[in-house]
Amino acid sequence: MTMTISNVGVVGAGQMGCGIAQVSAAAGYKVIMYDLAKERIEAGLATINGNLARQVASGKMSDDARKAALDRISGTTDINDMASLDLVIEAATEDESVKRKIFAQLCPVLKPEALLATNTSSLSITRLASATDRPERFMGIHFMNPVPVMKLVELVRGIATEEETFSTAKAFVTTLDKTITVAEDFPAFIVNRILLPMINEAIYTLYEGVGSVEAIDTAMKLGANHPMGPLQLADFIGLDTCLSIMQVLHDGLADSKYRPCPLLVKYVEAGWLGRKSGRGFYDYRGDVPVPTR
Ligand SMILES: CC(=O)CC(=O)SCCNC(=O)CCNC(=O)[C@H](O)C(C)(C)COP(=O)(O)OP(=O)(O)OC[C@H]1O[C@@H](n2cnc3c(N)ncnc32)[C@H](O)[C@@H]1OP(=O)(O)O
Ligand SMILES: NC(=O)C1=CN([C@@H]2O[C@H](COP(=O)(O)OP(=O)(O)OC[C@H]3O[C@@H](n4cnc5c(N)ncnc54)[C@H](OP(=O)(O)O)[C@@H]3O)[C@@H](O)[C@H]2O)C=CC1
Repeated sequence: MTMTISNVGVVGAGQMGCGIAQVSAAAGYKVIMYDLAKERIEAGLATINGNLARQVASGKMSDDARKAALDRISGTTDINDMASLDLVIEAATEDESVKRKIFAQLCPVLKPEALLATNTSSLSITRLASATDRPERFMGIHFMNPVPVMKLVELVRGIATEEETFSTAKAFVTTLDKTITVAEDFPAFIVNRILLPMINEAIYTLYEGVGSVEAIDTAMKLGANHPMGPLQLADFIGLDTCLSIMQVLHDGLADSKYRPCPLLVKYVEAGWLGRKSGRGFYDYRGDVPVPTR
């Protein structure tokens, strides 16, 4: 059995929340996007508008479809506006305490039958589920960045996730024209278990002076045919998110091979979080990105 989903809530209007809101609205769902600050919502809606306009410009979407998708998305800073939603996907900062706080505020507002999902990159679904009032109706729906472009979504069950929750999530993701892989509830699941140690190793390669930012990215783009170099990709994901994922791998698997590179820690401590803060392994404040090392 699957539940009917007609409207979707997204918590967090950052890069992932906006992407999830965009593809859901484009697929015909009504979407409410919630964040703490009005400016975040406004910036998020502007990003979505820009991305949809690019799809119109490249002939992938009609202008009428763009307008209709935009009309289906609204933003709010009032969590009570999530009361009537069928599915809410949490896509706030990768920090367990932030997510727990959100669930504590959100669960009393949601209707009892609503499904709750998290877009976490790495955290235990079972542990997050235990911070909700509905572990049976909770699971991981892990989109990839940039959401409108990347085909994959990882689905992750917690120990208590019911079959109806899983089949409803699977049906929902299928309507977004995405391909599903199922991962078990281990730290960082499949994609990030493999991808983040590679990125962390690239940062060690920089830290140890084996190559410059440019040399490392060029090596992996041209030598291994990656669409982005690992340091460019780290900046794209967000260095705070990369560090959180490495910490979850290190703590959860208790193996020193997952030790976050001290240089990654230093960049995050400096507030150099990559593209979203204007500076990371590259400086994005000028016309073209310039390596910072
Ligand atoms: C951390 C986690 O938990 C999990 C993760 O997500 S890990 C990260 C996974 N993602 C990746 O590895 C991405 C690696 N990079 C790539 O695949 C490519 O560089 C890319 C798809 C991002 C861009 O590809 P490209 O060929 O260099 O760029 P470009 O030709 O400008 O864009 C291709 C299309 O993507 C769209 N696009 C690019 N960046 C976008 C963005 N940030 N948001 C929305 N759309 C975007 C463009 O609009 C363009 O679409 P149109 O053809 O309709 O115009
Ligand atoms: N970046 C990536 O490549 C991917 C990330 N993810 C996961 O998606 C989630 C979001 O990541 P991403 O979009 O990159 O992060 P961003 O930093 O871009 O966005 C996070 C958003 O959540 C907001 N937020 C923080 N606390 C709250 C709260 N209590 N209530 C509502 N909103 C809040 C932040 O606001 P403010 O900035 O004001 O704190 C920000 O707008 C994380 O769990 C991440 O691991 C999954 C796949 C890929």
